[in-house]
Amino acid sequence: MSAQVSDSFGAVTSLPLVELRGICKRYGDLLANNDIDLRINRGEIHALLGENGAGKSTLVKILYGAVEPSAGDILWEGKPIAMGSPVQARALGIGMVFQHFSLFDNLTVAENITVALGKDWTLQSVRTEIGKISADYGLSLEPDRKVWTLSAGERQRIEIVRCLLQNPKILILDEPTSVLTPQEADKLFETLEQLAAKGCAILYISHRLEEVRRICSSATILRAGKVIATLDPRRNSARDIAAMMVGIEVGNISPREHAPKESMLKLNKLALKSETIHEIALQDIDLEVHCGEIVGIAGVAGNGQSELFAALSGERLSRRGMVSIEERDCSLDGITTRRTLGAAFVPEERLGHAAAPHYTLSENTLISHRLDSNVVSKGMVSKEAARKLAGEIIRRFDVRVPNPDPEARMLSGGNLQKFVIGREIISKPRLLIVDQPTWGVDAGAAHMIRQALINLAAYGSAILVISQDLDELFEISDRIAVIHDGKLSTANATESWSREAIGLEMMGIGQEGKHS
Ligand SMILES: Nc1ncnc2c1ncn2[C@@H]1O[C@H](COP(=O)(O)OP(=O)(O)OP(=O)(O)O)[C@@H](O)[C@H]1O
Repeated sequence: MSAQVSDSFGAVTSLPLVELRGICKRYGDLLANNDIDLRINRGEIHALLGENGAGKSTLVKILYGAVEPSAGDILWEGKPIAMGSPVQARALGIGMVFQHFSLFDNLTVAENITVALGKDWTLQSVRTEIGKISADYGLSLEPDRKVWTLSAGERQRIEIVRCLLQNPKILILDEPTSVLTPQEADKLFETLEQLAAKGCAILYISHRLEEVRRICSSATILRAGKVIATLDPRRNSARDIAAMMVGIEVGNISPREHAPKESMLKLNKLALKSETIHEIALQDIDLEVHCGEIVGIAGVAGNGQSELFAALSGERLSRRGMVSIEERDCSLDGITTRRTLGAAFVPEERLGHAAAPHYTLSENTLISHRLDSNVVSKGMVSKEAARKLAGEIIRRFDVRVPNPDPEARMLSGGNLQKFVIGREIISKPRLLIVDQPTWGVDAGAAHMIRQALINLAAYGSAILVISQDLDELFEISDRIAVIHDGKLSTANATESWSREAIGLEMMGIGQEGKHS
Protein backbone atom coordinates (compact mmCIF):
# COMPACT_ATOMS: atom_id res chain seq x y z
CA MET A 1 0.00 0.00 0.00
CA SER A 2 1.91 3.08 -1.24
CA ALA A 3 0.91 6.72 -0.96
CA GLN A 4 -0.81 8.10 -4.02
CA VAL A 5 0.65 11.57 -4.63
CA SER A 6 0.94 13.87 -7.60
CA ASP A 7 4.38 14.49 -9.04
CA SER A 8 5.45 17.85 -10.48
CA PHE A 9 3.67 16.99 -13.73
CA GLY A 10 0.41 16.30 -11.95
CA ALA A 11 0.62 12.51 -12.56
CA VAL A 12 -0.37 10.23 -9.70
CA THR A 13 2.56 8.09 -8.52
CA SER A 14 3.08 5.54 -5.77
CA LEU A 15 5.72 6.67 -3.34
CA PRO A 16 7.25 4.39 -0.77
CA LEU A 17 7.19 5.66 2.81
CA VAL A 18 10.94 5.40 3.02
CA GLU A 19 13.55 4.69 0.43
CA LEU A 20 17.25 4.10 0.92
CA ARG A 21 19.41 4.69 -2.14
CA GLY A 22 22.99 3.57 -2.52
CA ILE A 23 23.68 3.45 1.22
CA CYS A 24 27.32 2.68 2.08
CA LYS A 25 28.96 2.44 5.48
CA ARG A 26 32.67 1.93 5.77
CA TYR A 27 34.51 0.87 8.94
CA GLY A 28 38.20 1.06 8.03
CA ASP A 29 38.69 -1.41 5.20
CA LEU A 30 35.34 -3.06 5.78
CA LEU A 31 32.23 -2.08 3.83
CA ALA A 32 29.49 -3.01 6.30
CA ASN A 33 26.83 -1.63 3.90
CA ASN A 34 27.68 -1.67 0.22
CA ASP A 35 25.43 0.34 -2.09
CA ILE A 36 22.15 -0.74 -0.48
CA ASP A 37 18.78 0.13 -2.03
CA LEU A 38 15.66 -0.55 0.03
CA ARG A 39 12.05 0.62 -0.33
CA ILE A 40 9.42 0.19 2.33
CA ASN A 41 5.76 0.97 1.70
CA ARG A 42 3.07 1.99 4.14
CA GLY A 43 1.25 -0.94 5.70
CA GLU A 44 3.96 -3.39 4.67
CA ILE A 45 5.66 -5.85 7.02
CA HIS A 46 9.13 -6.01 5.49
CA ALA A 47 11.77 -8.44 6.75
CA LEU A 48 15.46 -7.57 6.78
CA LEU A 49 17.37 -10.83 6.60
CA GLY A 50 20.99 -11.83 6.47
CA GLU A 51 23.57 -13.92 8.25
CA ASN A 52 25.57 -12.51 11.14
CA GLY A 53 27.66 -9.58 10.07
CA ALA A 54 25.64 -9.09 6.86
CA GLY A 55 25.04 -5.45 7.82
CA LYS A 56 21.43 -5.43 9.10
CA SER A 57 22.06 -3.56 12.35
CA THR A 58 24.27 -1.03 10.59
CA LEU A 59 21.55 -0.31 8.03
CA VAL A 60 18.83 0.01 10.63
CA LYS A 61 21.00 2.30 12.77
CA ILE A 62 21.52 4.50 9.70
CA LEU A 63 17.76 4.68 9.16
CA TYR A 64 17.25 5.47 12.86
CA GLY A 65 19.85 8.24 12.78
CA ALA A 66 22.24 6.49 15.17
CA VAL A 67 24.99 5.88 12.58
CA GLU A 68 26.03 8.25 9.82
CA PRO A 69 26.29 6.65 6.36
CA SER A 70 29.52 7.09 4.38
CA ALA A 71 27.43 7.61 1.22
CA GLY A 72 23.88 7.33 -0.06
CA ASP A 73 20.50 9.02 0.35
CA ILE A 74 17.47 8.54 2.55
CA LEU A 75 14.16 9.62 1.05
CA TRP A 76 11.28 10.09 3.48
CA GLU A 77 7.89 10.27 1.77
CA GLY A 78 9.73 11.06 -1.42
CA LYS A 79 11.94 13.87 -0.06
CA PRO A 80 15.66 13.52 0.63
CA ILE A 81 16.56 14.06 4.28
CA ALA A 82 19.71 14.02 6.38
CA MET A 83 18.89 11.77 9.33
CA GLY A 84 20.94 13.48 12.01
CA SER A 85 19.92 11.69 15.19
CA PRO A 86 17.43 9.25 16.73
CA VAL A 87 15.54 12.27 18.12
CA GLN A 88 15.01 13.50 14.57
CA ALA A 89 14.08 9.99 13.40
CA ARG A 90 11.47 9.67 16.14
CA ALA A 91 10.05 13.10 15.31
CA LEU A 92 9.60 11.98 11.70
CA GLY A 93 7.75 8.86 12.81
CA ILE A 94 10.41 6.17 13.06
CA GLY A 95 10.02 3.96 16.14
CA MET A 96 12.46 1.27 17.18
CA VAL A 97 12.02 -1.64 19.58
CA PHE A 98 15.49 -2.86 20.53
CA GLN A 99 16.51 -6.42 21.31
CA HIS A 100 17.70 -5.40 24.77
CA PHE A 101 15.14 -3.30 26.59
CA SER A 102 16.34 -0.15 28.30
CA LEU A 103 13.90 0.07 31.20
CA PHE A 104 14.26 1.07 34.84
CA ASP A 105 13.26 -1.96 36.91
CA ASN A 106 12.23 0.04 39.97
CA LEU A 107 9.90 2.40 38.10
CA THR A 108 6.36 1.62 37.03
CA VAL A 109 5.26 1.04 33.43
CA ALA A 110 3.83 4.57 33.15
CA GLU A 111 6.87 6.17 34.82
CA ASN A 112 9.23 4.40 32.40
CA ILE A 113 7.28 5.59 29.38
CA THR A 114 7.00 9.16 30.71
CA VAL A 115 10.75 9.34 31.28
CA ALA A 116 11.41 8.08 27.74
CA LEU A 117 8.94 10.47 26.07
CA GLY A 118 10.24 13.67 27.55
CA LYS A 119 8.77 16.99 28.64
CA ASP A 120 5.64 17.11 26.50
CA TRP A 121 4.10 14.29 28.51
CA THR A 122 2.85 14.04 32.09
CA LEU A 123 2.43 10.87 34.09
CA GLN A 124 -1.33 11.29 33.94
CA SER A 125 -1.46 11.79 30.15
CA VAL A 126 0.73 8.72 29.68
CA ARG A 127 -1.50 6.64 31.96
CA THR A 128 -4.57 7.67 29.94
CA GLU A 129 -2.91 6.94 26.60
CA ILE A 130 -1.66 3.54 27.78
CA GLY A 131 -5.28 2.68 28.51
CA LYS A 132 -6.38 3.73 25.01
CA ILE A 133 -3.58 1.91 23.20
CA SER A 134 -4.05 -1.20 25.32
CA ALA A 135 -7.70 -1.24 24.32
CA ASP A 136 -7.03 -0.52 20.61
CA TYR A 137 -4.37 -3.18 20.15
CA GLY A 138 -5.13 -5.67 22.90
CA LEU A 139 -1.70 -4.90 24.37
CA SER A 140 -2.67 -5.31 27.99
CA LEU A 141 -0.41 -3.34 30.32
CA GLU A 142 -1.00 -2.19 33.87
CA PRO A 143 0.39 1.37 34.10
CA ASP A 144 1.17 1.13 37.83
CA ARG A 145 3.01 -2.19 37.87
CA LYS A 146 6.73 -2.03 38.68
CA VAL A 147 8.79 -3.21 35.73
CA TRP A 148 10.76 -5.79 37.71
CA THR A 149 7.57 -7.79 38.28
CA LEU A 150 6.89 -8.13 34.54
CA SER A 151 7.68 -10.92 32.09
CA ALA A 152 9.86 -10.28 29.04
CA GLY A 153 6.74 -10.20 26.89
CA GLU A 154 5.20 -7.48 29.05
CA ARG A 155 8.45 -5.49 29.02
CA GLN A 156 8.49 -5.67 25.26
CA ARG A 157 4.91 -4.38 25.24
CA ILE A 158 6.11 -1.30 27.16
CA GLU A 159 8.63 -0.57 24.41
CA ILE A 160 6.00 -1.09 21.73
CA VAL A 161 3.46 1.13 23.51
CA ARG A 162 6.17 3.78 24.00
CA CYS A 163 6.77 3.77 20.24
CA LEU A 164 3.03 3.81 19.47
CA LEU A 165 2.50 6.88 21.66
CA GLN A 166 4.72 8.75 19.22
CA ASN A 167 2.46 7.80 16.28
CA PRO A 168 5.11 5.99 14.27
CA LYS A 169 4.79 5.62 10.53
CA ILE A 170 7.33 2.84 10.64
CA LEU A 171 8.23 0.51 13.49
CA ILE A 172 11.57 -1.29 13.47
CA LEU A 173 11.82 -4.49 15.51
CA ASP A 174 15.12 -6.29 16.09
CA GLU A 175 14.68 -10.02 16.85
CA PRO A 176 11.46 -9.38 18.77
CA THR A 177 10.40 -12.96 19.45
CA SER A 178 13.66 -14.22 20.91
CA VAL A 179 12.41 -13.42 24.44
CA LEU A 180 8.81 -14.57 24.02
CA THR A 181 6.86 -17.76 24.63
CA PRO A 182 5.08 -19.19 21.56
CA GLN A 183 1.82 -17.77 22.91
CA GLU A 184 3.31 -14.29 23.44
CA ALA A 185 4.83 -14.39 19.95
CA ASP A 186 1.39 -15.16 18.46
CA LYS A 187 -0.02 -12.14 20.28
CA LEU A 188 2.79 -9.92 18.95
CA PHE A 189 2.10 -11.07 15.38
CA GLU A 190 -1.57 -10.11 15.79
CA THR A 191 -0.56 -6.63 16.99
CA LEU A 192 1.84 -6.15 14.08
CA GLU A 193 -0.81 -7.22 11.60
CA GLN A 194 -3.26 -4.75 13.17
CA LEU A 195 -0.68 -1.96 12.94
CA ALA A 196 0.08 -2.78 9.32
CA ALA A 197 -3.64 -2.81 8.51
CA LYS A 198 -3.78 0.76 9.84
CA GLY A 199 -0.99 1.77 7.46
CA CYS A 200 2.06 1.57 9.74
CA ALA A 201 5.08 0.01 8.02
CA ILE A 202 7.06 -2.59 9.95
CA LEU A 203 10.73 -3.39 9.39
CA TYR A 204 11.33 -6.76 10.96
CA ILE A 205 14.77 -8.22 11.65
CA SER A 206 14.73 -11.90 12.52
CA HIS A 207 16.74 -15.03 12.06
CA ARG A 208 13.59 -17.13 12.48
CA LEU A 209 12.58 -17.71 8.92
CA GLU A 210 9.34 -19.54 9.63
CA GLU A 211 7.91 -16.54 11.47
CA VAL A 212 9.14 -14.23 8.71
CA ARG A 213 7.27 -16.38 6.19
CA ARG A 214 4.20 -16.20 8.38
CA ILE A 215 3.90 -12.42 8.82
CA CYS A 216 6.07 -10.61 6.27
CA SER A 217 4.91 -9.78 2.76
CA SER A 218 8.33 -8.74 1.50
CA ALA A 219 11.91 -9.36 2.49
CA THR A 220 15.30 -7.91 1.64
CA ILE A 221 18.19 -10.31 1.98
CA LEU A 222 21.66 -8.94 2.71
CA ARG A 223 24.89 -10.82 2.31
CA ALA A 224 28.30 -9.30 3.11
CA GLY A 225 26.82 -5.79 3.12
CA LYS A 226 25.00 -6.10 -0.24
CA VAL A 227 21.40 -6.69 -1.22
CA ILE A 228 21.20 -10.22 -2.64
CA ALA A 229 17.46 -10.36 -3.27
CA THR A 230 14.15 -8.69 -2.51
CA LEU A 231 11.35 -11.24 -2.51
CA ASP A 232 8.04 -12.37 -1.10
CA PRO A 233 9.03 -14.77 1.71
CA ARG A 234 5.67 -16.56 1.55
CA ARG A 235 6.55 -17.75 -1.95
CA ASN A 236 9.96 -19.15 -0.96
CA SER A 237 10.81 -21.96 1.44
CA ALA A 238 12.76 -21.21 4.62
CA ARG A 239 15.47 -23.47 3.27
CA ASP A 240 15.77 -21.49 0.02
CA ILE A 241 15.86 -18.18 1.90
CA ALA A 242 18.55 -19.52 4.24
CA ALA A 243 20.55 -20.67 1.22
CA MET A 244 20.36 -17.16 -0.27
CA MET A 245 21.49 -15.65 3.02
CA VAL A 246 24.57 -17.79 3.39
CA GLY A 247 25.30 -18.47 -0.26
CA ILE A 248 25.28 -22.24 0.29
CA GLU A 249 22.64 -24.71 1.27
CA VAL A 250 22.11 -25.09 5.01
CA GLY A 251 22.25 -28.79 5.81
CA ASN A 252 20.17 -30.85 8.20
CA ILE A 253 21.54 -31.63 11.62
CA SER A 254 23.03 -35.14 11.46
CA PRO A 255 21.39 -37.44 13.96
CA ARG A 256 23.51 -39.39 16.38
CA GLU A 257 23.28 -42.66 18.17
CA HIS A 258 22.76 -42.12 21.83
CA ALA A 259 23.04 -44.62 24.63
CA PRO A 260 22.94 -42.95 28.08
CA LYS A 261 26.19 -43.36 29.94
CA GLU A 262 27.43 -42.49 33.42
CA SER A 263 26.26 -39.42 35.29
CA MET A 264 28.37 -36.30 34.76
CA LEU A 265 26.37 -33.50 36.41
CA LYS A 266 24.05 -34.06 39.33
CA LEU A 267 21.88 -31.47 41.07
CA ASN A 268 20.35 -32.56 44.34
CA LYS A 269 17.64 -30.28 45.75
CA LEU A 270 19.60 -27.28 44.51
CA ALA A 271 18.30 -24.15 46.21
CA LEU A 272 19.59 -20.60 46.04
CA LYS A 273 18.18 -17.63 47.90
CA SER A 274 17.64 -14.46 45.92
CA GLU A 275 20.15 -11.79 46.93
CA THR A 276 18.14 -8.86 45.57
CA ILE A 277 14.44 -8.38 44.89
CA HIS A 278 15.12 -8.75 41.16
CA GLU A 279 16.58 -12.23 41.47
CA ILE A 280 14.64 -15.46 41.36
CA ALA A 281 15.21 -17.96 44.16
CA LEU A 282 15.95 -21.49 42.97
CA GLN A 283 13.89 -24.13 44.71
CA ASP A 284 14.65 -27.83 45.12
CA ILE A 285 16.04 -28.47 41.65
CA ASP A 286 16.85 -32.10 40.90
CA LEU A 287 18.56 -32.94 37.62
CA GLU A 288 21.06 -35.37 36.23
CA VAL A 289 22.95 -35.00 32.95
CA HIS A 290 24.79 -38.05 31.62
CA CYS A 291 27.83 -38.36 29.40
CA GLY A 292 26.84 -38.27 25.74
CA GLU A 293 23.53 -36.56 26.47
CA ILE A 294 22.08 -33.10 25.73
CA VAL A 295 19.52 -31.87 28.23
CA GLY A 296 17.61 -28.70 27.34
CA ILE A 297 16.15 -26.21 29.81
CA ALA A 298 13.27 -24.24 28.32
CA GLY A 299 11.75 -21.16 29.94
CA VAL A 300 10.83 -17.51 29.55
CA ALA A 301 13.76 -15.23 30.43
CA GLY A 302 13.87 -14.18 34.06
CA ASN A 303 12.57 -17.40 35.59
CA GLY A 304 15.81 -18.44 37.23
CA GLN A 305 17.96 -19.26 34.20
CA SER A 306 20.73 -16.80 35.15
CA GLU A 307 20.70 -17.96 38.77
CA LEU A 308 20.84 -21.61 37.64
CA PHE A 309 23.75 -20.83 35.32
CA ALA A 310 25.55 -19.02 38.16
CA ALA A 311 25.03 -21.96 40.53
CA LEU A 312 26.35 -24.40 37.91
CA SER A 313 29.37 -22.34 36.90
CA GLY A 314 30.39 -21.59 40.48
CA GLU A 315 29.80 -17.85 40.18
CA ARG A 316 27.29 -18.43 42.97
CA LEU A 317 28.03 -21.08 45.59
CA SER A 318 25.27 -23.29 46.95
CA ARG A 319 25.23 -25.64 49.94
CA ARG A 320 27.16 -28.87 50.37
CA GLY A 321 25.80 -31.81 48.36
CA MET A 322 23.75 -29.73 45.91
CA VAL A 323 26.01 -29.67 42.82
CA SER A 324 28.26 -32.59 41.82
CA ILE A 325 30.44 -33.04 38.78
CA GLU A 326 31.33 -36.68 38.16
CA GLU A 327 30.34 -37.66 41.69
CA ARG A 328 32.53 -34.97 43.21
CA ASP A 329 30.69 -32.44 45.31
CA CYS A 330 31.69 -29.03 43.99
CA SER A 331 28.89 -26.95 45.51
CA LEU A 332 31.44 -24.82 47.34
CA ASP A 333 34.03 -24.69 44.56
CA GLY A 334 34.48 -21.69 42.28
CA ILE A 335 34.61 -21.62 38.52
CA THR A 336 38.34 -22.41 38.20
CA THR A 337 38.05 -25.65 40.21
CA ARG A 338 35.02 -26.64 38.17
CA ARG A 339 37.00 -26.04 34.99
CA THR A 340 39.79 -28.31 36.27
CA LEU A 341 37.10 -31.01 36.63
CA GLY A 342 36.51 -30.73 32.88
CA ALA A 343 33.60 -28.30 32.81
CA ALA A 344 33.19 -25.34 30.44
CA PHE A 345 30.67 -22.52 30.50
CA VAL A 346 29.08 -20.19 27.97
CA PRO A 347 27.01 -17.47 29.67
CA GLU A 348 24.12 -15.69 27.97
CA GLU A 349 25.67 -12.23 27.83
CA ARG A 350 28.47 -12.42 25.31
CA LEU A 351 29.80 -8.89 25.56
CA GLY A 352 30.87 -8.12 29.12
CA HIS A 353 30.41 -11.60 30.62
CA ALA A 354 31.67 -14.13 28.07
CA ALA A 355 34.08 -11.67 26.46
CA ALA A 356 35.78 -8.43 27.49
CA PRO A 357 34.71 -5.83 24.88
CA HIS A 358 37.94 -3.82 24.71
CA TYR A 359 40.31 -6.79 24.65
CA THR A 360 41.36 -8.59 21.50
CA LEU A 361 40.10 -12.07 20.70
CA SER A 362 43.51 -13.56 21.54
CA GLU A 363 43.40 -11.84 24.95
CA ASN A 364 39.85 -13.11 25.37
CA THR A 365 41.01 -16.72 24.98
CA LEU A 366 42.57 -16.37 28.45
CA ILE A 367 39.14 -16.24 30.07
CA SER A 368 38.81 -19.99 29.65
CA HIS A 369 42.28 -21.17 28.56
CA ARG A 370 44.41 -19.87 31.39
CA LEU A 371 44.82 -23.44 32.62
CA ASP A 372 46.15 -24.46 29.20
CA SER A 373 49.91 -24.82 29.64
CA ASN A 374 50.56 -23.84 26.03
CA VAL A 375 48.96 -20.46 26.61
CA VAL A 376 50.01 -19.73 30.18
CA SER A 377 53.16 -21.26 31.57
CA LYS A 378 54.76 -20.42 34.96
CA GLY A 379 52.46 -17.42 35.22
CA MET A 380 53.60 -16.02 31.86
CA VAL A 381 51.18 -15.59 28.99
CA SER A 382 52.43 -16.62 25.58
CA LYS A 383 50.89 -14.00 23.30
CA GLU A 384 52.01 -16.05 20.34
CA ALA A 385 50.14 -19.15 21.60
CA ALA A 386 47.03 -17.08 22.46
CA ARG A 387 47.02 -15.58 18.96
CA LYS A 388 47.43 -19.03 17.43
CA LEU A 389 44.55 -20.36 19.52
CA ALA A 390 42.31 -17.42 18.59
CA GLY A 391 43.22 -17.95 14.92
CA GLU A 392 42.30 -21.63 15.20
CA ILE A 393 38.91 -20.79 16.77
CA ILE A 394 38.26 -18.15 14.07
CA ARG A 395 39.09 -20.66 11.32
CA ARG A 396 37.23 -23.68 12.71
CA PHE A 397 34.13 -21.80 13.74
CA ASP A 398 34.00 -19.53 10.71
CA VAL A 399 34.14 -16.32 12.73
CA ARG A 400 34.01 -13.32 10.35
CA VAL A 401 36.49 -10.75 11.63
CA PRO A 402 37.33 -7.22 10.44
CA ASN A 403 41.09 -7.88 11.06
CA PRO A 404 43.10 -10.91 12.25
CA ASP A 405 42.87 -10.11 15.97
CA PRO A 406 40.13 -7.51 16.55
CA GLU A 407 38.75 -6.33 19.86
CA ALA A 408 35.66 -8.32 20.85
CA ARG A 409 33.39 -5.27 20.54
CA MET A 410 34.19 -4.96 16.83
CA LEU A 411 32.51 -8.27 15.96
CA SER A 412 28.84 -8.52 15.04
CA GLY A 413 26.78 -10.22 17.76
CA GLY A 414 26.52 -13.56 15.97
CA ASN A 415 30.19 -13.71 15.11
CA LEU A 416 31.20 -13.03 18.70
CA GLN A 417 28.85 -15.83 19.77
CA LYS A 418 30.58 -18.22 17.37
CA PHE A 419 33.92 -17.20 18.84
CA VAL A 420 32.78 -17.70 22.45
CA ILE A 421 31.22 -21.10 21.75
CA GLY A 422 34.29 -22.12 19.76
CA ARG A 423 36.60 -21.02 22.56
CA GLU A 424 34.82 -23.38 24.98
CA ILE A 425 34.26 -26.32 22.63
CA ILE A 426 37.73 -26.42 21.10
CA SER A 427 39.21 -28.05 24.21
CA LYS A 428 36.50 -30.76 24.22
CA PRO A 429 35.19 -30.24 27.77
CA ARG A 430 33.58 -33.26 29.47
CA LEU A 431 30.73 -31.06 30.65
CA LEU A 432 29.41 -27.99 28.85
CA ILE A 433 26.84 -25.62 30.33
CA VAL A 434 25.59 -23.16 27.74
CA ASP A 435 23.03 -20.39 28.15
CA GLN A 436 21.25 -19.26 24.93
CA PRO A 437 23.75 -20.77 22.46
CA THR A 438 22.33 -19.19 19.31
CA TRP A 439 20.57 -16.00 20.37
CA GLY A 440 20.86 -13.56 17.47
CA VAL A 441 22.82 -16.05 15.41
CA ASP A 442 21.88 -16.55 11.74
CA ALA A 443 20.53 -19.82 10.34
CA GLY A 444 23.86 -21.00 8.94
CA ALA A 445 25.82 -20.20 12.10
CA ALA A 446 23.06 -21.58 14.36
CA HIS A 447 23.18 -24.81 12.40
CA MET A 448 26.92 -24.95 12.83
CA ILE A 449 26.77 -24.26 16.59
CA ARG A 450 24.03 -26.88 17.11
CA GLN A 451 25.99 -29.42 15.08
CA ALA A 452 29.09 -28.65 17.17
CA LEU A 453 27.08 -29.32 20.37
CA ILE A 454 25.78 -32.58 18.93
CA ASN A 455 29.27 -33.63 17.89
CA LEU A 456 30.55 -32.86 21.38
CA ALA A 457 27.80 -35.03 22.90
CA ALA A 458 28.62 -37.79 20.39
CA TYR A 459 32.22 -37.57 21.57
CA GLY A 460 30.90 -38.38 25.05
CA SER A 461 30.51 -35.00 26.76
CA ALA A 462 27.48 -34.08 28.86
CA ILE A 463 25.74 -30.90 27.73
CA LEU A 464 23.18 -28.71 29.44
CA VAL A 465 21.59 -26.12 27.13
CA ILE A 466 19.49 -23.31 28.57
CA SER A 467 17.50 -21.76 25.72
CA GLN A 468 14.37 -19.75 24.98
CA ASP A 469 14.33 -21.12 21.45
CA LEU A 470 12.01 -24.11 21.53
CA ASP A 471 12.83 -25.17 17.97
CA GLU A 472 16.45 -25.37 19.00
CA LEU A 473 15.70 -27.47 22.07
CA PHE A 474 13.50 -29.84 20.07
CA GLU A 475 16.21 -30.17 17.45
CA ILE A 476 19.15 -31.04 19.69
CA SER A 477 17.98 -32.21 23.12
CA ASP A 478 17.55 -35.78 24.28
CA ARG A 479 15.50 -34.59 27.23
CA ILE A 480 13.85 -31.25 28.06
CA ALA A 481 12.90 -29.67 31.39
CA VAL A 482 11.10 -26.35 31.88
CA ILE A 483 12.11 -23.72 34.40
CA HIS A 484 9.44 -21.44 35.83
CA ASP A 485 9.72 -19.20 38.87
CA GLY A 486 12.89 -20.94 40.05
CA LYS A 487 11.43 -24.45 39.89
CA LEU A 488 12.36 -27.06 37.33
CA SER A 489 9.99 -29.62 35.87
CA THR A 490 11.13 -33.19 35.44
CA ALA A 491 13.38 -33.63 32.40
CA ASN A 492 11.25 -35.70 30.03
CA ALA A 493 12.27 -37.31 26.76
CA THR A 494 12.00 -34.68 24.01
CA GLU A 495 9.56 -36.74 21.95
CA SER A 496 7.13 -36.86 24.88
CA TRP A 497 6.68 -33.04 24.88
CA SER A 498 4.39 -31.02 22.61
CA ARG A 499 5.14 -27.33 21.95
CA GLU A 500 1.83 -26.38 23.55
CA ALA A 501 2.61 -28.34 26.72
CA ILE A 502 6.01 -26.67 27.00
CA GLY A 503 4.48 -23.24 26.35
CA LEU A 504 2.01 -23.76 29.19
CA GLU A 505 4.75 -24.95 31.57
CA MET A 506 6.77 -21.87 30.60
CA MET A 507 3.89 -19.71 31.78
CA GLY A 508 3.48 -21.74 34.97
CA ILE A 509 0.07 -23.09 34.01
CA GLY A 510 1.13 -26.52 32.83
CA GLN A 511 0.13 -29.87 34.23
CA GLU A 512 -0.05 -29.69 37.98
CA GLY A 513 2.39 -31.75 39.90
CA LYS A 514 4.90 -31.75 37.10
CA HIS A 515 7.17 -29.33 38.89
CA SER A 516 9.49 -30.99 41.33
N1 LIG B 1 31.80 0.01 15.26
C1 LIG B 1 32.30 -0.88 14.39
N2 LIG B 1 33.62 -0.92 14.09
C2 LIG B 1 34.12 -1.81 13.19
N3 LIG B 1 33.38 -2.73 12.52
C3 LIG B 1 32.06 -2.75 12.80
C4 LIG B 1 31.44 -1.84 13.73
N4 LIG B 1 30.10 -2.10 13.78
C5 LIG B 1 29.88 -3.13 12.92
N5 LIG B 1 31.05 -3.52 12.34
C6 LIG B 1 31.22 -4.59 11.33
O1 LIG B 1 30.25 -4.38 10.31
C7 LIG B 1 29.77 -5.64 9.82
C8 LIG B 1 28.24 -5.61 9.86
O2 LIG B 1 27.83 -5.65 11.22
P1 LIG B 1 26.28 -5.59 11.64
O3 LIG B 1 26.26 -5.51 13.14
O4 LIG B 1 25.58 -4.54 10.86
O5 LIG B 1 25.77 -7.03 11.16
P2 LIG B 1 24.38 -7.76 11.42
O6 LIG B 1 23.88 -8.21 10.08
O7 LIG B 1 23.48 -6.88 12.21
O8 LIG B 1 24.85 -9.01 12.28
P3 LIG B 1 24.15 -9.81 13.53
O9 LIG B 1 23.01 -10.58 12.94
O10 LIG B 1 25.26 -10.71 14.00
O11 LIG B 1 23.74 -8.77 14.55
C9 LIG B 1 30.40 -6.72 10.68
O12 LIG B 1 31.47 -7.28 9.97
C10 LIG B 1 30.91 -5.97 11.91
O13 LIG B 1 32.09 -6.61 12.42
